[in-house]
Amino acid sequence: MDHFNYRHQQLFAEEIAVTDIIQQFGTPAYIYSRATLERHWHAFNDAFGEHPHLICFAVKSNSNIALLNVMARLGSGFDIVSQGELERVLAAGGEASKVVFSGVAKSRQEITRALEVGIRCFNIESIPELKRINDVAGQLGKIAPISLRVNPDVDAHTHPYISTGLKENKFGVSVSEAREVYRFAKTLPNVKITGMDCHIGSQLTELQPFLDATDRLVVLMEQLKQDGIELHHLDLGGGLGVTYTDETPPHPTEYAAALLNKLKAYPNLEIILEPGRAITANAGILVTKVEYIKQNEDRNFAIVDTGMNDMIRPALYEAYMQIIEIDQSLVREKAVYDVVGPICETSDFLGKQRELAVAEGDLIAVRSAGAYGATMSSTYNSRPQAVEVMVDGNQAHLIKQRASFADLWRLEQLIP
Ligand SMILES: Cc1ncc(COP(=O)(O)O)c(C=O)c1O
Ligand SMILES: N[C@@H](CCCC[NH3+])C(=O)O
Repeated sequence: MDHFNYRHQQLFAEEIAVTDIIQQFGTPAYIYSRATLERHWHAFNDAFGEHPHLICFAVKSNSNIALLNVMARLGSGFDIVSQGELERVLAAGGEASKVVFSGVAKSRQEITRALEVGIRCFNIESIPELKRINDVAGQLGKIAPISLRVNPDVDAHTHPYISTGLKENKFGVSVSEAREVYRFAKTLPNVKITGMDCHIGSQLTELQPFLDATDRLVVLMEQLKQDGIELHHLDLGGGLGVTYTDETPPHPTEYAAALLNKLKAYPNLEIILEPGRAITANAGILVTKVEYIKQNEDRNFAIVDTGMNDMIRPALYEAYMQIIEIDQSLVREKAVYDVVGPICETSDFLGKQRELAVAEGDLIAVRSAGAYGATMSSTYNSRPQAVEVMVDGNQAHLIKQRASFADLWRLEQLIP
């Protein structure tokens, strides 16, 4: 359930007709619903009740500062993977003490900044990174809180490009080596072991892989106890899937209940989750205008004013995303279309073989576009990115302007 529904055949975002929003801001446009974002965040947060927990929203799924600010006002934590994301969180009013820092390539500069502002924890992805963090912390006279990202080698049953918890993936330290790495970390003077972390993949539609991973981490936690290492938190990453078409992912409540059940013996162990997609995907749509209807010998094309530049998921993962009409009262003949963008690439499509009732000039929307849409967009073919609009009840706020053409080359310069 989201807040994008039809009223009298017109698509609404909360209390406003999408057509009216587009009249004001133009296309292409991302439109987000604040109410949906808040409901999704609460679904995670409330599911853990009194058990100590922290929901760290995965900034990579949508990093617009207005959206981060909505999360911050709820009291959310944040999962970041770069200094850029850290600076966004701070600019949006997020608390550094609720930030966990993941990612395999943390630079000295990034580590320094994170230590200076006092983040909650570094999710360590390798031994060289552990040594570097110890070193930088020593130079700054600080103690770095750390957690080891353990790769539990479980199959997440998701697209291979977004699966991260298998032996062959670049992320984390394998579960068989993790105990040794913890023992080593314990000998380092400038780090403090606070937790254990894992993230096995994205768009998971079953609980079992999460539970298998948890089992493996619990075994490891028990071994660490024998080594005198007691953990304060367990971070299970993000990854809970959403419904793009007919997927039936577990609800956060089911996920939390299954985790709490597994972790009954650890009433004081703080549980951290890093959900991204589950909070943002269905809180956003991407609205685009049909520029042309084109008929080739064996195909109809609806050519629209955005494509892989604003929404790369279909091109990159062959992801299926629903495409819907904005105004269903218009009298149009139904036909089957490949919905394609303006970009000069064969993979530039938003959907293939979709039945739609559209004509030139009509508006259509890609649903479930709030996650990994705007954040993965580019200005390829020198097309300014979609504007972003946050709807809050009957108010529509512009939260990202459209760049001017001069903005496109603002950081470039001619040679003498
Ligand atoms: C370390 C980490 N945490 C959290 C996430 C968020 O994942 P999702 O959007 O699937 O919840 C990701 C991305 O997959 C990630 O790499
Ligand atoms: N970008 C991916 C998810 C990858 C998550 C990054 N860890 C997607 O659109 O599905």
